[in-house]
Amino acid sequence: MAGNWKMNLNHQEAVVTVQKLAWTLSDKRHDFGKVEVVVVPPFTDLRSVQTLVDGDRLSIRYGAQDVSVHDNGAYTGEISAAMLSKLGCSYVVVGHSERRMYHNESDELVNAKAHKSLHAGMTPIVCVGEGLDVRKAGEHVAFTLTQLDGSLDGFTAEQVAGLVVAYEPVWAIGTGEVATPDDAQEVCAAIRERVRAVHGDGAAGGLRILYGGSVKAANVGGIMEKADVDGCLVGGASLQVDEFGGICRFYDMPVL
Ligand SMILES: O=C[C@H](O)COP(=O)(O)O
Repeated sequence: MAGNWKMNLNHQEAVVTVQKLAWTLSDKRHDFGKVEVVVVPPFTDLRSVQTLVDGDRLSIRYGAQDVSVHDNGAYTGEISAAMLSKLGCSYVVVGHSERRMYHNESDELVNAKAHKSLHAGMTPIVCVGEGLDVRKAGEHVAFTLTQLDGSLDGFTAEQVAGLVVAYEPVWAIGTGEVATPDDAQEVCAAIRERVRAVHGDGAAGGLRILYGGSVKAANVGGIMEKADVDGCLVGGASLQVDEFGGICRFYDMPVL
């Protein structure tokens, strides 16, 4: 379960939030071996989160929301994979729809960022998903698989087995519109089948597929029931510790 904070919470708020989250998940009911919990704060929070997680030996992992395709040099404002790795990031979100939309990120660029992340020892969370117009035209599976193919280009089967793909229908992000569990399953299953066709059973079985888009504690139970949904990429609800704690404990939530 990954909480993408987007451009919210400063470094002091980040520390308080992660402390509260760790406390919320600290009783025997939560097994970090079964449910991996990840927070994805803004870059400016990462050092503080690292210090807290390391100092208190928390089981929570953390990642970054983006990465540069460049290794170093005159790229004002960019952050390299090596810098994120040094900060102890386990994950890097690449190709989030907000990056694709507001920064014109192409599948080719997303693919390059995914390779940089993996090369630096971090797991990319590769985001794909269609907008409302594509969904209305019934092209959502084909559109998403095209993004997937472009974004995963050049990875070996062994590498794909260790990746994370997040399916986020853009029309369900931050809108309160949740794809139904069956909607999520349809595309997540198609993603796994495409990976199986290209890379084989090992890659398809190892790949973790997240659903993202207005996930809350109240609807996570039904989404997580689906065979090809392995977890969720949570935006707004990850800013509220009680909500995100509930999402991380989806096994206790009603299946709606
Ligand atoms: O990265 C997270 C997704 O964009 C979902 O955001 P949301 O849960 O606020 O809809």
